Amino acid sequence: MQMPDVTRPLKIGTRGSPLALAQAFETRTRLMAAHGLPEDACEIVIIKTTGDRVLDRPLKEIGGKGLFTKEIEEALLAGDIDIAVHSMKDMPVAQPDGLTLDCYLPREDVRDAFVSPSAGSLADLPEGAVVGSSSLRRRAQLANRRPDLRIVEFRGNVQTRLKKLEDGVASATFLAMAGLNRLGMTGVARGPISVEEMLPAVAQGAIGIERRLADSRAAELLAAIHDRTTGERLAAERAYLATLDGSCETPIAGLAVHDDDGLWLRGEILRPDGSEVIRGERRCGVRDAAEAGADLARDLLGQAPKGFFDWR
Ligand SMILES: NCc1[nH]cc(CCC(=O)O)c1CC(=O)O
Repeated sequence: MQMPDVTRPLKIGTRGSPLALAQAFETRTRLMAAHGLPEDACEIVIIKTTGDRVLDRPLKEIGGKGLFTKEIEEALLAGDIDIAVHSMKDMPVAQPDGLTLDCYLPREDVRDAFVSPSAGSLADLPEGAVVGSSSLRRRAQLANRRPDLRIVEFRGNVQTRLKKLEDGVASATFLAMAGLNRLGMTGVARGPISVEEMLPAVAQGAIGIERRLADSRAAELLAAIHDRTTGERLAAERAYLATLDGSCETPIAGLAVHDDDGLWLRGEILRPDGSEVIRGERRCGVRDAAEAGADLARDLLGQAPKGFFDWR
């Protein structure tokens, strides 16, 4: 195999949050190890996105999909960067013309973590306790399990949210285990919440790497670090999300895992106020992942009563 040309450094675009940077460093380390490249073959470029700039309003209000990705994709298309590292949970289901997303790193823990200075678990929270979350999915799941809780908006990166807990703005919050693990901050969680208790967001814990479709150098470099297993799981989950016309800003949960015969996909859609949940599952071969995902979504859509899709 010929060595890819790195006389021009590969520019890796990322958001500037500590978690985004950790993900970009992990990508760089894996790329360099896979190709035996020197440190300076990669350059990390930080890009500020709308989602990073506007911190005082709920994400839903700022509007639109891809709040954390638009500027990064523009930089890719302009050639200012060569690859972009993303939390797949935040990625819209389709990429703009000229870009592709076909490289995934091995998936981290998919579960949500319960984080609280005072309570040991969700069940431990006293009646009427204030819980912070800005995720529509977590808010709806929480309201469904514990209608007594008061749920408040909780924006900002992991560090900001922990500070809010310290300041007593809320008694507890939820964070992805994946983010805490990648930041080396496992100590802040009281523990992971089982997926049976709280089904995670589609693609939670997965990192994807986007590039220009026509960039053969990037394609060749990335092919060596792609994790096929994660790709199969995300094919099912993202087809499910696409058919629901969902995003990370909708009360939808979904998770595919491998079993002996292929994939097992579970899905759950909720009314935003948590008053109703519709669940379903599919088993399929790995080659039928996308079709099974779409099929499960159509099944759930068919079960939803009128008015369920206010968030659509
Ligand atoms: N929407 C924010 C976001 N996007 C990805 C992660 C965590 C890492 C992951 O799921 O891969 C988080 C923070 C969180 O939910 O705690």
